[in-house]
Amino acid sequence: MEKLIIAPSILAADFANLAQETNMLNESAAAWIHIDVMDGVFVPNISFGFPVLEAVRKHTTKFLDCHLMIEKPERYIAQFAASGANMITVHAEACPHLHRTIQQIKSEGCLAGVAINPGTPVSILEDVIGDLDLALIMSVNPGFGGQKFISNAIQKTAKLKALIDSTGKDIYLEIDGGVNQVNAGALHHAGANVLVAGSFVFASADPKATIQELVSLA
Ligand SMILES: O=C(CO)[C@H](O)[C@H](O)COP(=O)(O)O
Ligand SMILES: [Fe+2]
Repeated sequence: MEKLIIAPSILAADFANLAQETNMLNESAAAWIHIDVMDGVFVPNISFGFPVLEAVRKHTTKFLDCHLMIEKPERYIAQFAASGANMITVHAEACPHLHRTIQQIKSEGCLAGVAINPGTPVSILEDVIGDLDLALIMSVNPGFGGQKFISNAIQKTAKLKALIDSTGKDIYLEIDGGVNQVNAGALHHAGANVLVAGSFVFASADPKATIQELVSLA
């Protein structure tokens, strides 16, 4: 089966020990690090912004996968790119001009992703899929780590995989929210090749071993 990328979310890390947490990820089997930015408007929570992204960038050469849960993200794309993002993923629900925002991300030299909430159908991506480097299905309502996985995400993953295959292009299919050892295999089987894991990794006794366990599912 296709290679599986694990993207631990630093939302679940100890922010007072971010350098150690990042070094742990550097030594782990995680190819990507997931950065959750929340604005308190698009989602009912505020996480962190540019200074934390810059701080993580200083301590790692890993691929930084930035998930922007913010309204009108086009206002800040250039600054996220300058702060060290490799992938910038915006929400379809937060972008009045989604196609333009995707082009803007690419023009800043980053890979471009679009995320959809649990209540948003995969079909919303039909007219932009060919322009994307990544499509992300939220398997929790965005805003908080540590929530319960919404199992309908598995059917949505299969639908998105078919949509991606119809383009003939290599587009990452990422799942975010409540991912653990119970659902990761089914998600990968349905077509996901990037899995975000926050609390499952950071709350475990041995995060590096937990990351390795998830990578080994492929
Ligand atoms: O985007 C997110 C929340 O909006 C996080 O990436 C996600 O929740 C990861 O955390 P966990 O694995 O604990 O669910
Ligand atoms: Fe996320």
